[in-house]
Amino acid sequence: MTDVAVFDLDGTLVDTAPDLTASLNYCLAAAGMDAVPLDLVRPHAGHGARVMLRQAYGWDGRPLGETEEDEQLSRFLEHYEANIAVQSRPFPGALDAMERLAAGGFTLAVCTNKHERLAVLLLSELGMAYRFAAICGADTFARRKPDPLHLTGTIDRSFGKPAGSIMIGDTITDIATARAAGVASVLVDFGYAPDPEARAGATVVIDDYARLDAAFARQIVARAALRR
Ligand SMILES: O=C(O)COP(=O)(O)O
Ligand SMILES: [Mg+2]
Repeated sequence: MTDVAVFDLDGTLVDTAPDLTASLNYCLAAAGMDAVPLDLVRPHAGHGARVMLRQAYGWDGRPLGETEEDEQLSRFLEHYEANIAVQSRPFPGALDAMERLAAGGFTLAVCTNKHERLAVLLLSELGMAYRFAAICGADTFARRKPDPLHLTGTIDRSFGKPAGSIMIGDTITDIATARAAGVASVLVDFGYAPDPEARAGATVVIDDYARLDAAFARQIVARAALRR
């Protein structure tokens, strides 16, 4: 049994917002709508394509019926799959932090609400997939984050145990999942939605990856155990 450092993907490990915004704008153009800027989309980038589409139609004051939503969602996913790693890059220091955690005995895994196939594709195109014992997406198990099953299932597939593991994420979804699973959590402040609830719920909040190594991760695990 090993300790697992489980990373969320969008907004935590990889800055995917530019490619997600490009796919959103491709869909808006198809509907004759104006493009939306990256800064506006960024806080919503971690909530999936459907939420981003609804948000963009809302900004335009344009109703989005069920049929159009489904059509736009297919258009989005098709475009995104073909352009998944054009601008997406790991956040600064993420790769080094992964190496430090692995060198200190942590197994690495990904627990994301992206479709598993897209998560594997993105990480493969970035040359990162081989580092992870498990890459588990929204459709890998019967339920997804914030259900703790998604995280405990990811840890299981990595041959790990929740007690010594950590979840690193950028939204309340990640932090709530970790809490429900009894797993220590790290909120990355540079992600897409580091709201007050996520800050308050996380075991620790970090501004960048510079400090994250196995020794610090073990302190975080100890701190989470004291809080319970
Ligand atoms: O695509 C989503 O819904 C969010 O993805 P994440 O869980 O990797 O942040
Ligand atoms: Mg995220």
